[in-house]
Formats: sequence, C-alpha cells, structure tokens
Amino acid sequence: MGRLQKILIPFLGLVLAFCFYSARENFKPEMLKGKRVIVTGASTGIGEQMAYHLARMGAHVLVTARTEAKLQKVVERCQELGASSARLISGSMEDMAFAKQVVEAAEAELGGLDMLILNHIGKSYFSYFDGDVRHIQKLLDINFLSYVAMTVSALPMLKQSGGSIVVVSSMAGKVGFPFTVPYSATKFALDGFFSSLRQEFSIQNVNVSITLCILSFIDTESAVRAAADVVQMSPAPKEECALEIIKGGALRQREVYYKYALTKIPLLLRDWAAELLDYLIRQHYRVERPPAA
Ligand SMILES: NC(=O)C1=CN([C@@H]2O[C@H](COP(=O)(O)OP(=O)(O)OC[C@H]3O[C@@H](n4cnc5c(N)ncnc54)[C@H](OP(=O)(O)O)[C@@H]3O)[C@@H](O)[C@H]2O)C=CC1
Ligand SMILES: C[C@H](CCC(=O)NCC(=O)O)[C@H]1CC[C@H]2[C@@H]3C(=O)C[C@@H]4C[C@H](O)CC[C@]4(C)[C@H]3CC[C@]12C
Repeated sequence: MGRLQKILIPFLGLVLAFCFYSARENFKPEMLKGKRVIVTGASTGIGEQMAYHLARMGAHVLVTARTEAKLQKVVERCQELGASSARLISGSMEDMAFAKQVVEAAEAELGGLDMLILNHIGKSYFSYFDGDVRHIQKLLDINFLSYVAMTVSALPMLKQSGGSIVVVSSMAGKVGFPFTVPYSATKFALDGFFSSLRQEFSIQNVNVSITLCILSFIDTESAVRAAADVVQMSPAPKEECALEIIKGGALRQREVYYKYALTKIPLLLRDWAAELLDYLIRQHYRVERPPAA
C-alpha cells in the first residue's frame, strides 16, 4: 500500500466519524413535552432531580419509591414546576408484583408509556465483603430483577410508542472497586442483561432504545454519607447528572458517561492496562492498611 493511501484511509475514517457524530440530533427540552415517563427511586437523590427536570420539560411523570410522604412532596413540586401531570405509587421493588403494578398504573392512568427510567437501589454497605449471601440475593432482587420485571411488563407499551428504557448504573458496574462487592455485582448484571437485549432489539427491528448510564461519584445524601470519608474524590452535582441522564435517554444514546472525564476516560484503560486502572482506583481510597508483618 502506498504511503498516501496509508494516510488517506485513516484520515477519511476520521472525517466520516466526525460527520456521523456531528449529524446527531441535539437535545431540546420540548422532546419531553407530553411524554409519559416512569422514574423509579424518585423520592430522593438523582431520581428526585430527574422528576423535577421532566416536570420543567412538561412531561407526565409517575414517580415511585417506598416512602409515600417524600413522594407526595416530589409530586407537589413537579406540579409547581409545570409537569403535564404528576402522580405517585409507593411500594418496595423487593416485590416483583409491585414492579409490575407500577407499569400497570402507567397503562391505566397515562394510557401508555414513552420512557422507563430505572434508577432505584436497595440499601447496601460500603466496606469489605462480609460474606452475607442473602444480602446479595436481596440486592439482586431490588437492583436487578425488578429492573427486568418492569422492562418485561413495559415492553408492549414501549414498542407501541417507540419509547426508551434508561438504566442508571455506575462505574462500579463496569470495573471492580473495593467496598462495593454486592452493589457492583448487581450493576454488572444490568450491563449484561440490557446490552444483550439491545442486540436482540437491533436484530428484531424493535424500535425501543436502551441507554445505560455510567455514573461516577454523585453528591446525593446517601452516597456522600456512605463513601465521602473513604473515596478521595469530589462528588459531582446530582442536578446536572439528572439532566445528562434525561438528555441521553431522549437522544436514544447507547450509553451516558457522567462525569465524562471520570468515567469514559478511565474506562479506556480497562482492556489494555487493567492493573494500572485497578491501582489508580485504589489510590483514590483512604483506607487503614494492616501493619506490615
Ligand atoms: N450517588 C452516587 O454516587 C451514584 C449513584 N449511582 C446510581 O444512581 C442511582 C440513584 O442513586 P442515588 O440517587 O445516589 O440514590 P438514593 O439513595 O438517593 O436514592 C435511592 C432511591 O431508591 C429508593 N429505594 C430504596 N430502596 C428501595 C426499594 N426496596 N424499593 C423501591 N425503591 C427503593 C429510595 O427511596 P425509598 O427509601 O423511599 O424507597 C430512593 O428514592 C442508583 O442506581 C445508583 O446506583 C451510580 C453511581 C454513583
Ligand atoms: C454504598 C452506596 C449505597 C448506599 C445506600 O445503600 N443507599 C441507599 C440508602 O441509604 O437507603 C453506593 C451508592 C452509589 C455508590 C458509588 C458509586 O456507584 C460510584 C463509585 C463507584 C465505586 O465503585 C466506589 C465509589 C463510588 C463513589 C460508589 C460508592 C458507594 C455508593 C455511594
């Protein structure tokens, strides 16, 4: 191959890649106007902030979590912010019948569904793995199986609307971090299930997008309480994080990386320099080390 071709082919590749990415649609808040959206884990944290963004954009929001009193306040705020409608359904995602019931409520009360945002997580610990197998089983039910159950129930409505599934995951769902063994297992499971399902949708021409969101440390109350003393990193703002998730879902992106520099860039090391990435992660942890023998 001539020298010119060796330069020309990669150059053309870059030009094509640039054209492909720059031709992508831009996000406009109107994209969500009148859309029917379920947000799980919406009584606090990132889920609560997503509900407020959706309300400002004029969506119909159905929020869910266990604590009804908190959800009631979220609904009132959504109404003040301009939601087309706002309603709640409370219950625990430990129970797959409840997961299904939430989707049925959307069908009965909204007449369909355009976006399913799966965001809730059950309580876990942030420390060394304690060997409790039942805890992993319970966390898998809440953080993984209920996501599957809701997806299965919502699919007929999402197929009809050409809708979107948004799955909130974490850096801990792409790479191993210390102190998150049960949590990380549930987040890796989500990647396996939804990335495989996306492939099948593509083969079957199912017009339902799946967006997996890879988040770094975010300043929600529960995360800061659990990890701020150990993880030497400033948490990113939950309001901005919530908006980026919604944008990614509306644009039908395959994955959302937030914050980009703390997620996408370190993950580039994962397949080529895994031990270096592991080392860098450990450097961000402040842990008591056992005295040398
Ligand atoms: N904050 C962070 O640093 C990061 C967060 N993420 C991901 O972002 C998402 C949101 O996290 P964040 O906002 O911090 O979490 P929060 O702890 O603030 O919120 C968790 C939500 O889940 C609900 N919930 C808890 N247990 C159950 C249950 N059994 N059934 C139904 N709902 C339940 C809670 O409400 P209630 O108690 O009322 O049920 C609450 O609304 C999660 O998927 C998390 O993995 C990813 C990376 C980093
Ligand atoms: C341990 C946190 C979950 C706390 C919890 O149980 N909340 C519910 C409740 O209180 O009811 C973890 C939630 C998010 C995790 C963070 C995350 O996903 C991003 C980083 C990933 C990395 O693996 C470790 C550091 C993280 C900041 C991680 C820390 C643990 C969480 C805060």
